Amino acid sequence: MNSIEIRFKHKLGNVNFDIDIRIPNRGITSVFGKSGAGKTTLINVIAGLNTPVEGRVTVSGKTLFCSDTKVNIPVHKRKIGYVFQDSRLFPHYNVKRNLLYGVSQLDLQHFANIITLLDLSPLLKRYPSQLSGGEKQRVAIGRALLSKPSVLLMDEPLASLDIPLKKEVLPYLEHLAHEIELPIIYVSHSLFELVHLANHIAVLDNGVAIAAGPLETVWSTPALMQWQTADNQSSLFEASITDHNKEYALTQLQLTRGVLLWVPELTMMVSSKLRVQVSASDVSITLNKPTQTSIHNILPAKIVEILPLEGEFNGKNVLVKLELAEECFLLSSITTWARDELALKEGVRIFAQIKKVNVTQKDIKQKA
Ligand SMILES: Nc1ncnc2c1ncn2[C@@H]1O[C@H](COP(=O)(O)OP(=O)(O)OP(=O)(O)O)[C@@H](O)[C@H]1O
Repeated sequence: MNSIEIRFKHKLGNVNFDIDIRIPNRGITSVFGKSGAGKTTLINVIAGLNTPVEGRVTVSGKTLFCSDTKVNIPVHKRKIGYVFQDSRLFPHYNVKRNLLYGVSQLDLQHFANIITLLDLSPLLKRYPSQLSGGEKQRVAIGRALLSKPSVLLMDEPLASLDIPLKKEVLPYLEHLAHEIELPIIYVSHSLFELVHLANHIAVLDNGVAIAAGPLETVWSTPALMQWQTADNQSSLFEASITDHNKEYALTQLQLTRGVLLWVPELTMMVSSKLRVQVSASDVSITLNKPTQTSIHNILPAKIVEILPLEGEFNGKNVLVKLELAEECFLLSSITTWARDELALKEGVRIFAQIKKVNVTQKDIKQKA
């Protein structure tokens, strides 16, 4: 009941769509995949902009489309917010009129909340030609939210922005995801946006969902590993804060029961949840626990798999999958020389030394 269910079959061009996924009714779910994989088509089916030949779409138990029972709620009655790549604002209306366009009954409190959330107050009297690309997208997001949708669809909302503008809008999206109680389905093909924004992910390939689930789980599957270059493989964890060490300005994180890491001090309360990313090239392997080292994070682990690396690292480096605890894995990238010298193979117990831990998303508890 508390999910968005999308099941449909359809043919567009050369792509035969066969989708059957459930998306959680909260947090940000990224629809991810190559160009032409079917991402826009998937959200258009939810919005009612594409009508599949067969299938069913439900949001929180409400059927929007069902080919069996011949239900097909019109686009404007689906209570869907949609933000496109380009903001699609009316050039002859100022920001306030653009925001209110299509709002039949104005809820002043809701309006004030959205203005604050997206920091739109200074822009209200300006016309779209007087806004930057990032500001236009904030207005477009505000307009979509003002209709009080039950789900917000975003089709690569940062794609048309250059990198400085992307960086300007991203914090608003992160903030939005924390503050609003609304599922967001976010089309993207940027790994950076994924690790900063998404809680869940559905990976599409040629009209089929090849993986779906919490991002930390799907991250280490082939569906997403193939997107990370050989020298850029990493592990993602949902961690919780267990302690602070004020004297040394450090914070302790728990990745899973019994697996603890120290990171530079975070101004978050104990038990807050956050996402951390560890680059495989920041993890080295030793057979014995080092005693005289400046590295704080040294964890016992077992080698479960040794994978060859492709591309320029082919034959020079390998990716070692380490089990830190049950269902808790860490990747390490080491040279084939180190592998041979230490006689590393599956089943060998080692120590993983972690040089750097990046916090990529804070307060994910509220969103997940
Ligand atoms: N109206 C249409 N008529 C014919 N083929 C279409 C139509 N719309 C989409 N397609 C095809 O369906 C496939 C999926 O398109 P879609 O736009 O959903 O992909 P996408 O993953 O969003 O791609 P991109 O990242 O490039 O936006 C593509 O092969 C596309 O050419």
